[in-house]
Amino acid sequence: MLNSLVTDHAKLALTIVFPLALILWWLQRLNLGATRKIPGPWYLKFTTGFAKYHEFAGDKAIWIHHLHLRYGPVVQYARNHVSFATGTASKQIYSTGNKDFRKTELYDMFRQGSHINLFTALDPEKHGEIRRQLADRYSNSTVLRSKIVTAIVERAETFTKICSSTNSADVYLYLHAYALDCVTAMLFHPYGTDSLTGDNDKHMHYFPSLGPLWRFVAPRPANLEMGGAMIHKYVTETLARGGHSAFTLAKRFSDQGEKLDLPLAISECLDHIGAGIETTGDTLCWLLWELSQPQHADKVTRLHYELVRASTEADLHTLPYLGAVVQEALRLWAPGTLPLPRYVPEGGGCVDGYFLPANMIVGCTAYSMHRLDAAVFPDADTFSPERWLDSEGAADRQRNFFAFGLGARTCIGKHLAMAEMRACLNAVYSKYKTHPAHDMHSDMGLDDQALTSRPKGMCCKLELVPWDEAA
Ligand code: HEM
Repeated sequence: MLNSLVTDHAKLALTIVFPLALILWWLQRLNLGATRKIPGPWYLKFTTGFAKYHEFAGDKAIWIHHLHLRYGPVVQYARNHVSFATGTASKQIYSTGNKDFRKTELYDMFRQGSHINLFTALDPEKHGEIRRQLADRYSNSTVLRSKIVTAIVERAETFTKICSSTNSADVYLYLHAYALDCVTAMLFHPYGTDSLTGDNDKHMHYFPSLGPLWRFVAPRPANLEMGGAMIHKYVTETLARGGHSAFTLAKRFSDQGEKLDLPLAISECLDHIGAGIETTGDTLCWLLWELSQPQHADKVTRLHYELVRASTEADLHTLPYLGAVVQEALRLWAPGTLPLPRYVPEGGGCVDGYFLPANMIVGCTAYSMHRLDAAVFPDADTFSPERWLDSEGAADRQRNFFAFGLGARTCIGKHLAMAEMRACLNAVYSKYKTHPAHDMHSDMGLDDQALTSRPKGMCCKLELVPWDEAA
């Protein structure tokens, strides 16, 4: 009798009490009380499954954007995730001195080795310490030094020469090589890579930016394996050889003498190289593709005449239309299209008037920040550099501009990236017009990666036609 009573109680616990407790624990973890006022479809508040599905499908940025179009600038798109698309929210999340809303562990996947460096440091104090050591190496005044300008201009000329020597040049690949050669020129001057023309370096731009641990989750093609090994060897040997120009990152490391932690320096350089290849390369790729469309002939003509009238290459950063073209490319195709994830601090936090419980993950996406508010960016999907020349609304546009992130963790390479883009446009459009090549069938749609996006087909074939002939 007693035995059957105990068995009955055990059955009751197993069939009702235990599942009920599990459901209550799960409901409590969902923070439904705190998040019920946050706009978004009700079913997304219960699961991360839909977000994961769109991550794997490579269309998460556009999926989140459609949710924004339906629910407004604040949207909960998964159990623990909220996306914001306003200038005020981006300021609250990213610009509070970096102490409150910390990076999430997602950034661990970019670790090169076990070292904590600028990009992967999650602790704000540690990050601040590293950033202070490196910041001047990437300042605008360093990028505008004549040796750097010359190095970038030379590489832009080489890129243009290669592409103009055929009637179908895959600029997607050559732009990655160009971006690699520019970053290494800046990091290791005068020993930058020559992956555009040099046989030894030519696979180096296949750089596996995700750390080795991730090879099991996302197997790498052979050229990534080869590129990764080559670039690792190059960085190790180049750091060790000495004789770098005074303004370089390599010199900053070699000045540490015996205190130098070589593996850490290698991982730092590898991370900067990884951060600088696809980002700049892919933005430029989409831009060159767009400028190759017949409807932009007038814009290309305006750019061409501004470029040929410029007195020196060092003055490129002062040209208003060129600047507007670069800015518009970054608005439409800055590759950091996914929310840059940050934890809500202990005790919870308020963003755009919504209270968010501690440890919820919040973020802004460049994709939606640059498109959602029609008053700030009318005809948001249209390529229109002219919008950046209009003084009316300039402050609002700048407030929503999120291509390089914001605050203490804003992109350290942004001045370099913009100099590369200006030099490339100058080398191409001061002499050539571009058209889609006869055999270009590749998909230029957006394909989301871990944090960035790239053209779906990973190929963009263009023809460069000399300006006079084209006319
Ligand atoms: C169009 C080109 C580029 C874009 C759109 C871009 C975008 C970004 C964004 C959005 C972040 C912030 C990430 C976050 O807060 O989670 C970032 C950080 C970073 N970027 Fe870039 N980037 C570009 C080019 C470069 C280049 C050329 C370098 C080369 C040095 C570089 C190096 C870095 C590094 C090291 C960080 C981490 C900074 C820190 O945490 O303090 N980026 N980038």
